[in-house]
Amino acid sequence: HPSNDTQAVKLSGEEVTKHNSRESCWVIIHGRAYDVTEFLPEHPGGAKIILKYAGKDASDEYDPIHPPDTLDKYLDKKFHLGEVDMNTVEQETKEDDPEEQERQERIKRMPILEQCYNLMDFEAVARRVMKRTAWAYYSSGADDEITMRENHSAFHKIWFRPRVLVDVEKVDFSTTMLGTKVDIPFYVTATALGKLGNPEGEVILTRGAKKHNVIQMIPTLASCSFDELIDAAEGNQVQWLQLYVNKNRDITKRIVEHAEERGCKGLFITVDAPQLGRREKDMRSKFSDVGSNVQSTGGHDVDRSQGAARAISSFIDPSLSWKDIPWFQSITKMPILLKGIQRVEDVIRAIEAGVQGVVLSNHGGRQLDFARSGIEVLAEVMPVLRERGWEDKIEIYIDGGVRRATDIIKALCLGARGVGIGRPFLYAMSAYGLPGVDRAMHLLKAEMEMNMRLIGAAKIEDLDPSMVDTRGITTHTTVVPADTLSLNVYDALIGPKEKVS
Ligand SMILES: Cc1cc2c(cc1C)[n+](S(=O)(=O)[O-])c1c(=O)[nH]c(=O)nc-1n2C[C@H](O)[C@H](O)[C@H](O)COP(=O)(O)O
Repeated sequence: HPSNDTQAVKLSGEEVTKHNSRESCWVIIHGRAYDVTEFLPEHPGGAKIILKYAGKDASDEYDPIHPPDTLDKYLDKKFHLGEVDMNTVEQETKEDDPEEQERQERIKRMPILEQCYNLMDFEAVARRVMKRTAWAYYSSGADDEITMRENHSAFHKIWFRPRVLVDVEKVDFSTTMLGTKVDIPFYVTATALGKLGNPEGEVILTRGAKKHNVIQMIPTLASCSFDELIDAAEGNQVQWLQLYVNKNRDITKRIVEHAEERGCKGLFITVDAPQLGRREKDMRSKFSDVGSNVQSTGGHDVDRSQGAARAISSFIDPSLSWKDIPWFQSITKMPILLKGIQRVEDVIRAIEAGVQGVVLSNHGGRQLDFARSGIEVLAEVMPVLRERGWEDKIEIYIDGGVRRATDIIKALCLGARGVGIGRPFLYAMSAYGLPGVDRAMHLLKAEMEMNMRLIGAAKIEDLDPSMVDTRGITTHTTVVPADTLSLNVYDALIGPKEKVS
């Protein structure tokens, strides 16, 4: 191959298109050609998704899934073929794709940002304007999505017992999280593949977090590289790392040590995903895309997760267990928190293991369906810790379904330090970019100020369990979810035009 430094003439598109088979497979990423023939069998996402782009420009498909440094890190330099003359490359124009044309029409008609008055408005707009695969990945929950819905509806089972005649002229809802002062008790939680929703990816969340002085939890599976997100932080902006533990502990050690060197102030080990959940909306949307060929790897033992996530998560170590905690404590000085704890017995084990905190979470309903909401687990945990005098031993966070400042206030009344918020910021970023994330955070601050006044609390310390009535929290009247896959998805598959006899 012409090695790129001696490359006199750029490769032509015609030359690249000749290498469009399993026997010889070249792809173009950002104007440079790569020979991935030998890599095909090693690709975690399977060979077919690459072969779909053999001899072509694969940049659009590649970007959301792979951080920019992936090829430099994992493809031997001898397969880097050098620059391509992109004027000679036939680009597949999206314009003639009817679905894309319809989407562009919806984008033209979308509401202006000022018409978004709460976090759910961003979801409504994102659903209409996002690419189908991106919406499917972000919005899907596991199996029948009962837990995903429960996460938000659980907050509707908690009612306030407000105090009145409290001087609330001045309201201060700032707090500290792992020693960092933040404006409001929420952080931007880790959600993978930010570039599915917005070509800039998670750096938008970094900038929004800076603007509102809240913390961003950097996902292991971000589209942006870890260093891009650290470099995008400004001044003394604080970021945490969310870690999926790799079967190869040397890789994990390197990631953790690098995060500490770059100034991360917390290590959140995700413990609820020894295997990624089965997110059927996401899987269906990939069946129209080659990425889902991964499911059809072998007969009936269809792969238990969808195209993109399965491709990016095959490294996760299902053998991770409590015995590994001392090892993590030996390789880093960062506070260690366990993200995805779902019962009080495991909170007690976490305290006994000497970690600095937990996130009571079910991964946004994307893992075990029928897992309880973070807020319900919090209502179980705090009374038990108080009995032992352990309520201040560690910092306790929850996430899942937080959409209103009243949800944040309920969690703090019960004893949480703060909450993580995921999808709303993804939707705001996907629909409106940084202005969307900025407005979403601004709306939460405005709601927080009003609701602190109305509940009779001038500062966070005034929030206590006597201000909420949680007697209804354990009732799980589960109606068949309105948005059941059978109703909505099969109709979509049959399509409105076809007459169903
Ligand atoms: C919405 C979403 C959530 C993901 C997420 C991706 C998306 C699109 N991903 S996932 O691809 O593997 O499932 C991650 C992840 O990388 N790591 C993680 O710890 N949690 C992941 N989560 C869970 C997230 O950190 C919160 O637990 C969850 O989003 C909170 O619920 P809400 O979205 O309702 O706020």
